[in-house]
Amino acid sequence: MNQIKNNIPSNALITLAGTVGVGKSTLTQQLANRLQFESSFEKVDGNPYLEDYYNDFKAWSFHLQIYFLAERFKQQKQMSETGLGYVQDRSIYEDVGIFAQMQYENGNMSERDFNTYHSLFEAMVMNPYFPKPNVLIYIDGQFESIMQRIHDRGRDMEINTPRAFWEDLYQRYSNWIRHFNVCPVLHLDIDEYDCYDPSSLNEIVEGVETLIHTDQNYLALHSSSVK
Ligand SMILES: Nc1ncnc2c1ncn2[C@@H]1O[C@H](COP(=O)(O)OP(=O)(O)O)[C@@H](O)[C@H]1O
Ligand SMILES: Nc1ncnc2c1ncn2[C@H]1C[C@H](O)[C@@H](COP(=O)(O)O)O1
Repeated sequence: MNQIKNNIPSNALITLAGTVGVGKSTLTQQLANRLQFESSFEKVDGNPYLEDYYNDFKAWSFHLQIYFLAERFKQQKQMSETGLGYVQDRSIYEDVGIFAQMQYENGNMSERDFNTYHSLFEAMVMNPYFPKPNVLIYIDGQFESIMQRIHDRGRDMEINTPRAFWEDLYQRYSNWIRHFNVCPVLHLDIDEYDCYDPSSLNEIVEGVETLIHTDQNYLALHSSSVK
């Protein structure tokens, strides 16, 4: 029997999902501190394709997806091997279900490349040996608040990307989460919590506990974010 911390198993995997700029990395850090878990971040600095990708989606979409798949797979393997509890910044499921799909549908990834990527993803991830998160925390918010955060954070490649891209991404996230069924989902709204406030963090922890210890598959912390 695993040791329990905050009534959350000490080897639990809690994964954060949500569109770019919504606050995943920030909440990952706060939640990991609160639970005394390890944190696992998506690295932007040092990504060899990301800047080229934002300059030319058609040329680099396939390369970038292969890179992210390899990185997240290695990250997942490393987390499983430690046997520790982790809070993870972004799920592997968003890569295929949102980003790759979007670039394929927008004509920036050929059918041949998308099929190759998709079958690699299925073989690596959609099997019983690949560990699923205990809970996926989905962070949601008003589109304009998220755009503001992207601007405030100040990554040029994102700021210089047309607004239509972010609208498309935002819409795809809303659709994707409605069909996500890999693990239980805790739905948060950025206008309703403050991850620097201990009582907000306590509510989030309680939500995670509820999903782990009951057979509920979905919980919205605030009525405004009910699906
Ligand atoms: N709870 C919050 N309140 C105010 N600003 C926030 C909050 N969470 C994140 N931010 C800010 O929003 C921006 C994007 O946050 P970040 O965690 O990097 O998002 P993501 O990892 O989802 O891309 C950053 O500038 C961050 O400081
Ligand atoms: N799978 C992906 N395809 C394209 N772009 C991606 C993918 N995963 C992450 N990204 C981009 C989006 C952002 O510009 C950075 C970091 O994401 P963030 O949501 O800010 O953590 O990587």
